[in-house]
Amino acid sequence: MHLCHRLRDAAQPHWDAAIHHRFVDELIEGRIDDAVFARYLVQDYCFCDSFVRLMGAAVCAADDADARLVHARQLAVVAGDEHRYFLDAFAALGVEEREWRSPELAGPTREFIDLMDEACASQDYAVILVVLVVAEWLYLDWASRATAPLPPRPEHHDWIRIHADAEFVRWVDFLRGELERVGAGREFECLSTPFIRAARIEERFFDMAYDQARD
Ligand SMILES: Cc1ncc(CN)c(N)n1
Repeated sequence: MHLCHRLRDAAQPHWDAAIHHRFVDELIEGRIDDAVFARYLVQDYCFCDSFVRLMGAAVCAADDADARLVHARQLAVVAGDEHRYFLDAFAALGVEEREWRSPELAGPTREFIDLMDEACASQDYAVILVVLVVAEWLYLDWASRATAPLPPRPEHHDWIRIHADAEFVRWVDFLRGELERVGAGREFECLSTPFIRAARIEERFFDMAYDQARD
């Protein structure tokens, strides 16, 4: 079995719990509560700052010049169109700048940032890839559950599309290919430990959206 599939199996039940989360069901059906979605996006905006650093760490740590360019191009997407998505969604949901600029971090956000910071500090390309693979493959998995027609509101359908379009599929394929390549000679446990940790946090990240949602 491929390394990535062995890792995903090791991360059960968290992986499936995340992709079949109530949050995903409600988003795909366009019936997610605005306060729940806003809370999630405010926390995810904080996640994205560290995610950009993690992608930068991949640019530094990649052992191959062509792979480095792929990471750099995707970093530009997250820093560009995806960043714009957040600003537009905050405006649509009526989230004021003071609310999204520096909110109190929820537990799962803090844990994810800590995990990404550790991966950055390791400068270990395989470990950096593990965290990127979970963050992106798991999002591709849940977003691929959506079937046409997507929900009508732009803040809903754009968040699904960003994580399910052909470009994103290619990006996730690339990440998994890289992990297969550089992870092949590594001890399974040194990859599965951060992989499982990340999948567990992803599940809790969706749970968190329902805690103390704005009213
Ligand atoms: C928590 C989380 N995980 C993953 C992704 C997809 N980049 C995200 N936006 N937020």
